[in-house]
This record gives sequence, structure tokens and C-alpha cells, in this order.
Amino acid sequence: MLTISNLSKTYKGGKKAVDNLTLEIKKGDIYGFIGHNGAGKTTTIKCVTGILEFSEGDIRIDGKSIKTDPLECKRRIAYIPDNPDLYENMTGIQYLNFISDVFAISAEEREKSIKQYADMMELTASLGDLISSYSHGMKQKLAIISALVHNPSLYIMDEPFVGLDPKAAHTLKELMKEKCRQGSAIFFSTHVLEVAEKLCNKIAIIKDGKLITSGETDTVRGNSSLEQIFLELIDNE
Ligand SMILES: Nc1ncnc2c1ncn2[C@@H]1O[C@H](COP(=O)(O)OP(=O)(O)OP(=O)(O)O)[C@@H](O)[C@H]1O
Repeated sequence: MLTISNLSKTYKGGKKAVDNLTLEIKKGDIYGFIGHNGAGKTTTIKCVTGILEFSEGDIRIDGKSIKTDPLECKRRIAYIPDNPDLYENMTGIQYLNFISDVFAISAEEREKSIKQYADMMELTASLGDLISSYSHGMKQKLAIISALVHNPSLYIMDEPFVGLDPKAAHTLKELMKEKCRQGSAIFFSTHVLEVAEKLCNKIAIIKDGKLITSGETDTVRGNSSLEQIFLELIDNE
């Protein structure tokens, strides 16, 4: 579903934020992407979603290259950034309709799914309010609903649980599991190792832009906790 091959990204000032990264995310995977602050997670995610250009390597979504076929790739993905920068002068419902228009979702379908996901995220009562009046968590919820509404085959999420209250975080975890059971795939970054350990069937750990380990969560972790393994790998590499 998502293949990252030998990806390297160097910023203009010369900082190599991602260094020869190779990962494969398959249909049905909930793939956790873990690393210290500044490890290169957001940079990788922005390359995958076509926001950042990269000089070396290749990124393919369902076999299509984000470099040469960006529109086809973007049709298949939903991106939930760590700091949703939404159109502040729209109301929540206007924004969801705008996203539904972009992805050509029928009126009937959007009405049903907006209601379903807004109810689940407990945002229905605020959908008529301007986004500028929303808290960080409410913006995060709106970004999540907008992703779910167009039912993509690949979800890319950057720290999706930050700012969510415990109930919304629980709902999101359940939705993530359900979407992957239905055949989507999720690639997401997180610092919350307990969540990654419980939720992800696969995990990758990066340090200074380089992949340290990746694979089935149980194999990566062995008999230890993910926290122990993470700390050992980060200290020893
Ligand atoms: N626009 C930029 N220009 C130059 N360097 C950048 C830029 N954005 C990020 N970097 C650098 O690239 C490296 C990777 O940053 P990135 O944001 O990808 O890390 P991260 O793993 O997402 O970190 P965090 O967990 O703190 O969000 C860091 O050293 C950072 O300083």
C-alpha cells in the first residue's frame, strides 16, 4: 500500500533529516513510527504526503509515485497533521462539506458519515461554529472527521492523540482498528509507547533520520516492554 524506498531528505541549510529510510506498510497494517524529538518523523510524513520534496529515494502509494503521480496518490490518502491548520473562517460543517466536495463524496454519503463520525467524536453540537473558536483538541477532532469522511485506503497521522481527551483518544483507537480490519492501512507517529505497543501490529524506530529497527511489534519488543527496547536502542546505536 505504501512503500518508502531509500528515502533521504536534506533541508536547505544542509540538515539531513531522513537518511536512507526504507519501510513497507501493507493493507491492514497499523504501523507505528517512533523516534526521539527531531528524529525525522514529521519530515518523513511530509515527504509521504507530497508536502515536502525530496532528492533521493522513492515513495509509492498503491504503486503510484508521489513524485510523478501526486494527484493519484493524494486521492488515496488522508493526512492528519500534528497541528491542524484548518480554514479558520469556515464553520466546522462548511469545512467538512468542502473536503467532501474535493473528494467528490455524494450528498447522501457525506450526510451519513459526517453525522456518524461527528457524533462519535462528540463534535456535532459545535459544527455550526467558526473553526477559529475551536480549541486545539476540537480542531484535531475536525481534522480526524474530515479524514474519515472520504474513506481513504491509507491514513497518515502525525501524533494523532496529542490534544485529544481520553474518550476521543479511545474512540480514535477503535476507529483505527475498524478501518484496518476493513482493509485500510495506517502509518502514524507517536511518542506514546504504551499506545503504540497495544495498537500497532508493526513498528519502526528511527534515530537521527536512520531506521534502527522495524517489523512486527511482538518481534521488535521480544520479552521486554517497548519503552525498554526504545531506550536501549536509542542509547546504544
Ligand atoms: N524546515 C526545516 N528546515 C531545516 N531543518 C528542519 C526543518 N524542519 C525540520 N528540520 C530538522 O530536521 C530534523 C527532523 O525534524 P522532524 O520535525 O522531522 O523531527 P520529528 O521526529 O518529527 O520530531 P518531534 O518528535 O519533535 O516532532 C530536526 O533536526 C529538525 O531540526
